[in-house]
Amino acid sequence: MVWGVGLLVYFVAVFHRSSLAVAGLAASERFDISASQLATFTMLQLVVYAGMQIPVGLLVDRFGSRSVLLTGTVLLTCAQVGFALAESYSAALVARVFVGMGDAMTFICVLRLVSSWFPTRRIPLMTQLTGTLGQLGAIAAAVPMTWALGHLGWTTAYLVAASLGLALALAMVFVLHDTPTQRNLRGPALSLAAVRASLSASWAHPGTRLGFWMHFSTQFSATALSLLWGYPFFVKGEHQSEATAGLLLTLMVLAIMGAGPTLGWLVGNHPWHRSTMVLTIVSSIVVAWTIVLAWPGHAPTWVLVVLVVVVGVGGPASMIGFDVGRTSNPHERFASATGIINQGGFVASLVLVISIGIVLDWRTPGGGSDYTSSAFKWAMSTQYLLWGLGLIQVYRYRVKTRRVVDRDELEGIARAVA
Ligand SMILES: N[C@@H](Cc1c[nH]cn1)C(=O)NCC(=O)O
Repeated sequence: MVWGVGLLVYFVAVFHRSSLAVAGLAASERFDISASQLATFTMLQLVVYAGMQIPVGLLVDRFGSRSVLLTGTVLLTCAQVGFALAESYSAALVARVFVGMGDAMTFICVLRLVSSWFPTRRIPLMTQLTGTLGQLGAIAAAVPMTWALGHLGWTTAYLVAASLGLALALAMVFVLHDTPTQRNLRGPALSLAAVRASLSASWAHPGTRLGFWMHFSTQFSATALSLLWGYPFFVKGEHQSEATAGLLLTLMVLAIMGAGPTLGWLVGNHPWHRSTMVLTIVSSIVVAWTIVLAWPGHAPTWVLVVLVVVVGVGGPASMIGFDVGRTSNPHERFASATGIINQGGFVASLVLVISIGIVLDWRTPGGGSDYTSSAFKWAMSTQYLLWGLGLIQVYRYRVKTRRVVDRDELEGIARAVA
């Protein structure tokens, strides 16, 4: 039940985070804003989310998952109420900042609950299931929100969405316990010296850095496609119909669903080979994108299907980074290490979202948003810089981590399962 409530809270956070993806047109009309002002909502949310990861990790290690998760949900709910009632662009931006803050307080707490409530051998699978099932919130945001915006109007649609938070807050108060024996688990007081010591100890372990670069390299392609650029890329860059573009993005979420449990099982049984899994998946993503970008003219639909499936696997692959962080840090530093690692993918996604926008503007004759296929090929190619950096760093820190990790101890858990 504890996991169920935690998962539901994460599901709703993903729902709120993605709820703007289908409301672009309505938002442009309501606030009378341009496409780049609209994109600012997504970027601001990502900046706040990434910037909050380390403070939130420290807060979770200090005050426990239950308190931080409850605070995050209240914040997220109030922020969505603010977004529902906002009538100016600046008020909506402020509301989106708080959506990013509330969202940032969710995932780390739920992972910490998983690591406190499940036996060690089940943690990789439960972590993957949490990430995977939580992503369903994005699908829930797409269909019902489109309907609600069309039938109920902006304010009511967002107020109804916000009301989910009230039910969740009640469930949290009554059901959540930080550990099987404690309702609230408190860590040592947060002095500046303690914070510095905890963060440097986490960062000093090559496993935390390996986790950071794994998260960095694997998920940015899927995040940039699903949060902002996927739809315009498929429609304007690859000349697919709007319906096909929607189907391709849904297929990407289905690929996430399929790959999550399989990767969870693989990680649990072959922990020594976690970095090999990441290197293989990132290389496959690079190959899939290269085929699409090198295809003369527009790639056929089946090639795009392969692309979204392969790119989708990057989402669950990023969760391997958290597993490496978990096995490289003591339990009391778990959340701050997770916060460090979780920054990787979101910083990379933010850089990519901005770079794509800049390159599209640069390569589009006469400005405007009538982006050409060639402009998209240039823009999407900026990913090679991120993959290059990520792959080099994963390889470097895999070598360093393997030097300090005891393979027998790490694999002992997997053998116990078998
Ligand atoms: N990589 C994601 C989670 C995920 C799992 N499967 C696909 N994506 C991640 O880092 N999540 C953090 C969050 O707050 O969502």
